[in-house]
Amino acid sequence: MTTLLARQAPTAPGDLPLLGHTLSLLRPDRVGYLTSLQPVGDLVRIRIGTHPFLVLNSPELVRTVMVEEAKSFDRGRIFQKARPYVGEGLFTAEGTEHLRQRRMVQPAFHREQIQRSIRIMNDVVRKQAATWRPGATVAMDREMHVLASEIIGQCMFLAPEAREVVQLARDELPALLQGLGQRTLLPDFLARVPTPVGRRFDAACADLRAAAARLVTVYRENHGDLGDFVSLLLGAHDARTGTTLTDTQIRDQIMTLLIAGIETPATLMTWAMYELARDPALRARLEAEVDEVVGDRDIEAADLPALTLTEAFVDENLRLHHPLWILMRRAVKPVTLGGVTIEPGSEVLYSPAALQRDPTIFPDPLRFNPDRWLGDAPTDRMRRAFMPYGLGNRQCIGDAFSGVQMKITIAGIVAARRLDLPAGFRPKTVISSIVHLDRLPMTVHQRGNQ
Ligand code: HEM
Repeated sequence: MTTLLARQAPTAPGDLPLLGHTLSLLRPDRVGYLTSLQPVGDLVRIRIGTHPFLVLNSPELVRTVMVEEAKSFDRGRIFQKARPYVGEGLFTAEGTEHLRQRRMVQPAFHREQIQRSIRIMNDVVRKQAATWRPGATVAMDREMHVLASEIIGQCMFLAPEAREVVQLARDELPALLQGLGQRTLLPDFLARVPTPVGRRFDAACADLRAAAARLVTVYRENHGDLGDFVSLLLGAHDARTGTTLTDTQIRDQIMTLLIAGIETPATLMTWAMYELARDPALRARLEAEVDEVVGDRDIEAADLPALTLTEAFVDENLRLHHPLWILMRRAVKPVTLGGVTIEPGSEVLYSPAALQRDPTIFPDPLRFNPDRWLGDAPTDRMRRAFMPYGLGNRQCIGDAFSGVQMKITIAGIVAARRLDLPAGFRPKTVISSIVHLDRLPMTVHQRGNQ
């Protein structure tokens, strides 16, 4: 279908024949590029190859697309292209099938499940931090991936056979995310060119898919109800449609959870460790808060609301270092956005990372400043523009889980260790499907009595 886009929306500068704005979107600072489109208008036309898109540059328009007009949009091209690789799990499913899956997966993220996970999170963080010997230098980027995967693994996959599947996902994630970015974003003629990245991606996908499928069989054959994520899906029965999930659908949910649930928190926690080390005064304030609220014991659910600076610190990481630089939707019926009517087939994209750096909403946006979230400091517009977990019926299913996980990770590490950056360290970001820190070596100092 020819995609018709709102003619009234201004076109971004730098439109090249055949390539459109692809090169700008592939440059290392693509979040900076998307932020630079904000003064052009709330709705800006760009092209990836010859394919047109509308960039949503205001939180209000994002809300219109994700919430008020959600029924007028489907997932769009990135997710459609991802489906053959990551399957038909929650991330890629559409319409009534998505709602059916969401009803069946949601109980795994209920409040009681998260409360139960708090003890495991404490334990994982304490044990991991204890392996960082004072005086040693550790690769904190790697450590945060280990932490995030252990937390998902121990909270959601209780069968012993699941351990190697979770580790496989963790180790294959760089290849998966790099390949997925290329396959879903590049124009088709470029995405099909055989490259080492493409080959590694195909192999990683095939390995993870096979491992997840084997895990479903192992659960069916060897385990009763373990009360975990896979058991829940095996026993799930949708009261509204009277249906269950097939083994292939459960395999796809496992893949989805492992891909979506490890990398984002691991990336954010790596940034968090960097920001802590960069600002000793902030670190001292966080240490004082954790010492006062928690002291030497484990963090409990009742402590979380009192960790206000820790929460502001997590939020500021989610704002400034949001790993998702691009998300999309596609109109399935005519819809009016900001007074401009767009036709079915029109694709819209927005960048949580760029929106949360809009200088008209977040003063001095590149400055890491948790205080902007404390007390009366946040304005209504800041709160509206802060949408780290998305909005509407596709909002992140792991939002509450992640929020608790990140608070416990930070508070647990702050209580046990003080981490510093090597002299002269300069952070380098890399972009695949997400934005993350290339590497983060840190030196360890004792704190507390662990
Ligand atoms: C801090 C970490 C995280 C961030 C910033 C994050 C962000 C997001 C965002 C923005 C979306 C919406 C995408 C869209 O609208 O197209 C999303 C969806 C999703 N996230 Fe997360 N996420 C995080 C952690 C997690 C975790 C820990 C899990 C699983 C354990 C998870 C699983 C999912 C799934 C399955 C979806 C698709 C939901 C649906 O379409 O119904 N995420 N996430």
